[in-house]
Amino acid sequence: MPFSPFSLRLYFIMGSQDCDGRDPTWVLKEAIAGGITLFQFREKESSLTMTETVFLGKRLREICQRSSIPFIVNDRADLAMVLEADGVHVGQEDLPAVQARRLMGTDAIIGVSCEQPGEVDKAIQAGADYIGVGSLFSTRSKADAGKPIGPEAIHRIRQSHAHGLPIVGIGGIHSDNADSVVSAGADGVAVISAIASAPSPRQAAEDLCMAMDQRNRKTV
Ligand SMILES: Cc1ncc(COP(=O)(O)OP(=O)(O)O)c(N)n1
Ligand SMILES: Cc1ncsc1CCOP(=O)(O)O
Ligand SMILES: [Mg+2]
Repeated sequence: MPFSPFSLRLYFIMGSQDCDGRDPTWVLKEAIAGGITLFQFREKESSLTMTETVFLGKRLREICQRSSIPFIVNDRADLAMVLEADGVHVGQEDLPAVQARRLMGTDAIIGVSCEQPGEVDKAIQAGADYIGVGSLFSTRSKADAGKPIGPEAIHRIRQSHAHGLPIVGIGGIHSDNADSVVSAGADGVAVISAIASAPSPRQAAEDLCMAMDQRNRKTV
């Protein structure tokens, strides 16, 4: 599946634990109808067995494939390979990005979480396709997210790195603050609860798209 910085525009991350008891396949279909551009399967601290995780992952993978939305797996390159995912996203405590690249091959999309400029250098050397920077605002979706670093962190990384590696902001983002993340230099926003917990995931995705479009209109 082709990847470009535009793929990061509205990056939806979800696992069964994020859907408030609703069917994750329904939530994903709604989010796609609302305009998401990338999906990450993040089954974390969930009650699913590995067999159930693979079963759900396959269904979500098929839905993405039908809509030409790249499908990324969080943390686990083994699961990504089983699901024939387009890529994997790894954090600083996960499988090193360089190993993820070796396992998944040259065509895979490799994303790396970074907070510090030094981590960005390492991600570039490892051949990352994009970096996720956060948590920008306070979040309930990740217990170990730490103190919010604010959208200024994206600005700092952009200033110190002229390479233009695509950046997505993450953590506590919704339609009221998505604008500040893109203004700080991010290519897009990554969200869990803003879409997965919304009464209408489709409307929530549309609102996020519109919030970022309005910003584009202002700067043209
Ligand atoms: C796009 C994106 N950015 C950051 C993260 C966080 O990754 P990590 O720090 O490894 O934390 P977990 O998601 O594994 O809890 C992400 N998943 N996606
Ligand atoms: C996975 C992750 N990494 C940093 S913050 C976060 C959680 C983002 O979830 P939400 O969009 O609900 O704040
Ligand atoms: Mg991780």
